[in-house]
Amino acid sequence: MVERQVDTQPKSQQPNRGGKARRVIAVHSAKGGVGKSTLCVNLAVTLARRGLRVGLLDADLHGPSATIMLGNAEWPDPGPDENTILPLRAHGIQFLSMGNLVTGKTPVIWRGAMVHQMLSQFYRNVIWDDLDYLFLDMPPGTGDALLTTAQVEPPTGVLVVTTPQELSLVDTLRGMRAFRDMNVPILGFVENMSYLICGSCSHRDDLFGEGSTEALAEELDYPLLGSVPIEPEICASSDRGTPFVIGHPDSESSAVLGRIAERLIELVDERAADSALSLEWREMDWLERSPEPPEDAPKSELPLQLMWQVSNDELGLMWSDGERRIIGVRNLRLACPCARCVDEVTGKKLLDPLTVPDDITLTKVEVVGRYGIAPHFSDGHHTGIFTFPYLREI
Ligand SMILES: Nc1ncnc2c1ncn2[C@@H]1O[C@H](COP(=O)(O)OP(=O)(O)OP(=O)(O)O)[C@@H](O)[C@H]1O
Repeated sequence: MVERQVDTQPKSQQPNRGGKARRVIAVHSAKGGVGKSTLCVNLAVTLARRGLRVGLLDADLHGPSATIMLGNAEWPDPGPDENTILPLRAHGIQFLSMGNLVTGKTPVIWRGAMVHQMLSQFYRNVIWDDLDYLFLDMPPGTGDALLTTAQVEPPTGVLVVTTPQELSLVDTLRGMRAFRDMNVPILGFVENMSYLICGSCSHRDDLFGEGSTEALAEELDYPLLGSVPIEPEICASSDRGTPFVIGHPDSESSAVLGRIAERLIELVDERAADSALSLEWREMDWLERSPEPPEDAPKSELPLQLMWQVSNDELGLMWSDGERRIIGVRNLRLACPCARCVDEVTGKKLLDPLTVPDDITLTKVEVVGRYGIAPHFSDGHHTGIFTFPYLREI
């Protein structure tokens, strides 16, 4: 067994979202114009209407559309710390889009390095107000934005949007392969612009043929969450800045979107449950100590296989390669990588060690997505997300 005490210096800057999202859902298609943004907005608003705290980050820097679809073109306010920014609010969700940061209708030309830098800042510096779900409206293609997302804000899973045309399916496969190569799980498909319902006789017209996405989903063994019809009012609502599900809550298409939203959170919660390592801290006798992990503790499929409470002020970690570490809680607190504790630009430590009590403990440790943990410390601090690579590094 390898047992090490952790030192206190974070060695790299780590992502921070202020308040964190428990589940991050990327909505993607390699092909443009298939309705990613439309679905993202309507699914996010549908979940918010059911009482969930939902955020939407428009990761499409070249063609941001959330600003128009949500009808809020305000400039965002700065956040509490330098370089941070507060999300805007519209129709019950929090959101931010490049469309709120650039003026005029001219598209901005972003080179690869700029996309990485800008998107990383979006992911790190938006101070969300304690989200349950964060939707990422991904740009089309398989370029820099995907890689940056997988590195900086790894999604719990990806919802793949397609249309029934064959061309779209070929692109779909390309996009899925890119996410798979980056170890981001695919949640399933939604087929958009699937069919047309005649306004007068309610006849269903499968304009592009029937069942192609269903067949693909079956072949690849991913669920098809639903098929959304071509609905002129979906388009008109987006242009007006009022999401379709708000303007037409009782329509059949809103019901379809509602069922997709339900299935989506089931799937994403299942994914997150795979990583159900979260630990409630209990009060132990100060002499009590369990240096070995409990035999009956559930193990995850993640790089961090299990966490356990060693003592009142020590956390045990076991990695999938068998390495174990015991980290002092105070050392963990001092290594917090959040924007309040580390200057994100210079990497300089902002946390004064003298302000951290010697007898600090934890109240709980949550797993975030499939990539990190968020410890809740007894001094009330809980905004740091320790990614697995960072945890191993400190
Ligand atoms: N089910 C639908 N019925 C009718 N119109 C739709 C539907 N879904 C999307 N649209 C319309 O299709 C157009 C493209 O949709 P959207 O912008 O959501 O696609 P996208 O995949 O996000 O595009 P991009 O690749 O440019 O980001 C928009 O005008 C939108 O209103």
